[in-house]
Amino acid sequence: MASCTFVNSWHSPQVAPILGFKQVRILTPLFSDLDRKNQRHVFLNMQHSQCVSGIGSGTTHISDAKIPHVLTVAGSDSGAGAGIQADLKACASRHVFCSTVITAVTAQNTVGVQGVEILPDDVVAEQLKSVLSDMHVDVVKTGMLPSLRVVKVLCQSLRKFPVKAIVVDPVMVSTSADVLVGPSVLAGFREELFPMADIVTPNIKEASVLLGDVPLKSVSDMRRAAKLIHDMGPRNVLIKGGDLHASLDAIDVFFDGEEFYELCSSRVKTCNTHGTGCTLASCIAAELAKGSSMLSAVKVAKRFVETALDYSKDLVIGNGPQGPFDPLLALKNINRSSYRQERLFNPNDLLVYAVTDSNMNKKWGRSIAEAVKAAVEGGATIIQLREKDAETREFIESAKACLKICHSYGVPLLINDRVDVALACDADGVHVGQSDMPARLARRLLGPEKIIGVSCKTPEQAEQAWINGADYIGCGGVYPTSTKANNRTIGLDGLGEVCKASKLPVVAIGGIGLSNAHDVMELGLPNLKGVAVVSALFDRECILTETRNLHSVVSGAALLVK
Ligand SMILES: Cc1ncc(COP(=O)(O)OP(=O)(O)O)c(N)n1
Ligand SMILES: Cc1ncsc1CCOP(=O)(O)O
Ligand SMILES: [Mg+2]
Repeated sequence: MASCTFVNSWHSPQVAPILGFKQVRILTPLFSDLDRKNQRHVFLNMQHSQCVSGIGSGTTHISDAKIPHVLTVAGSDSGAGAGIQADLKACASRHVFCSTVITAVTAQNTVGVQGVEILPDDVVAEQLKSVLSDMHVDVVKTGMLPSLRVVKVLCQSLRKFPVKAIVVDPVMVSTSADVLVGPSVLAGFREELFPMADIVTPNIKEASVLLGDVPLKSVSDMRRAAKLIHDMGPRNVLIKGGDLHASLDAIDVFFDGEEFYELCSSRVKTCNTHGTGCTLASCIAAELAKGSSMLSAVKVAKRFVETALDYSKDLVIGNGPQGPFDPLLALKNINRSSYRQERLFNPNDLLVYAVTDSNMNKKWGRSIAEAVKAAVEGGATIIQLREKDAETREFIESAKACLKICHSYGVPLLINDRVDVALACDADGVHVGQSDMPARLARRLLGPEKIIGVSCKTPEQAEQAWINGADYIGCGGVYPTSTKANNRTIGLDGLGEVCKASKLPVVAIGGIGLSNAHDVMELGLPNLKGVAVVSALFDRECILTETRNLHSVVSGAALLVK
């Protein structure tokens, strides 16, 4: 590689190695050295116009929005599936600013790794200093750290410029099985970096190497490995089980030092998996930068990778066996409140599930918002707007008003059937039936954090709902109902079969009210989390009182069966 000189510090450290230059010299002073009164740090964030300022001739303006910031310290992947390129895409998709420190330049494509050029330690150190001394970095995420010296340089920088969290993806082997780091780096990981890390995210192969090549063949092996790696010092460990072919599902094991969590998702059938590890770690870093707890960050990241895999499962890029996937395709879903931390679905929210009905509201002379307010004040734990006859425009406006009410009580609001309306008003999710939009498609449109419920009458439908990425199942009609015409009643037995087979939480629906909610809940069926009710709340004079009474019956029964 040749050397080069840049006259401007803005992008040079990142761009030069990609262009093939080994040495970078910068002629203008670094931004941090400039007079900060007039020169403030401005960057172009393509997603968020409220934060956009110009890089103009001298004077610039900036909005006061504080933008979550991840710094990735990793290698460049010319094929752009993994490494720095994956990290940039993942952070952009998660609406987080990402700065970069490049440790190595790899020549790779969908066939494998053809070359690796490790950057000199001082070049890595200089990039670290440039970013950390000037920018407010929330979280540092590490990928390929190609030498012990680089690990040491990184740890020194992190001691000098502490950040909110450190996410370590201990990259050792590429997807194509090419070894990317030498064994001396392992000592650096164990002795210096892991004790500083908030989370370490090895895949099965990496976990095995970290533990001296012990074979990991089952989920219980993964649990043991997580504990042993935790003993090396990181506060949390996530072992990714994507390569565990003994299991039909993709099971990751998360250990926070006290509890184990098995995070399970269905396997997406695709060869386009190159870069999933980098993306997952970057996404965890991005969520932490926004302020999420570690477990929430890990769950959102896993769901995000699963959704991105699904988006890009049919992409054809290159001729080799390992195609890249592309999380930027998730940007199709643009209607996001940019920096709002989404509230993660909590199955206990299904306890008292109030479903509105436009005819009942008309009959009692109430607006949707009035009905929703009364239900929420009475203790409804989740609301679904089931407005079969509403005009679209009016529906969106009512839904926005209801969202405000629900969110002021911390209650999620879902939209029945209408994924378009859910997107338009940025609702918390949707409920779809067997003849509505398929849950998988709804998931693609809504993204990883939104709540998706699916109506199921059979164990087979319940299995499919899980495979399609749903969060919960609505099961019924448990009792006959006149609210939904021609609806087959499945009885308590049918509910029992679905609950027993389901991998998802279940809410019972159909003909349920004050008189029989206890009978449903006292069965203590596995996965049954609550009751969904229309007429027993909304076809009554006082919604608030009915909801309050129902809440008391259901929570009492739920406590009894615990
Ligand atoms: C919680 C819950 N469960 C089931 C349904 C029924 O949905 P679907 O089968 O799509 O029928 P409609 O409600 O659209 O008539 C539900 N809405 N909510
Ligand atoms: C929407 C729906 N899906 C199955 S039964 C049902 C209607 C439930 O209404 P109600 O609570 O009034 O019986
Ligand atoms: Mg429906």
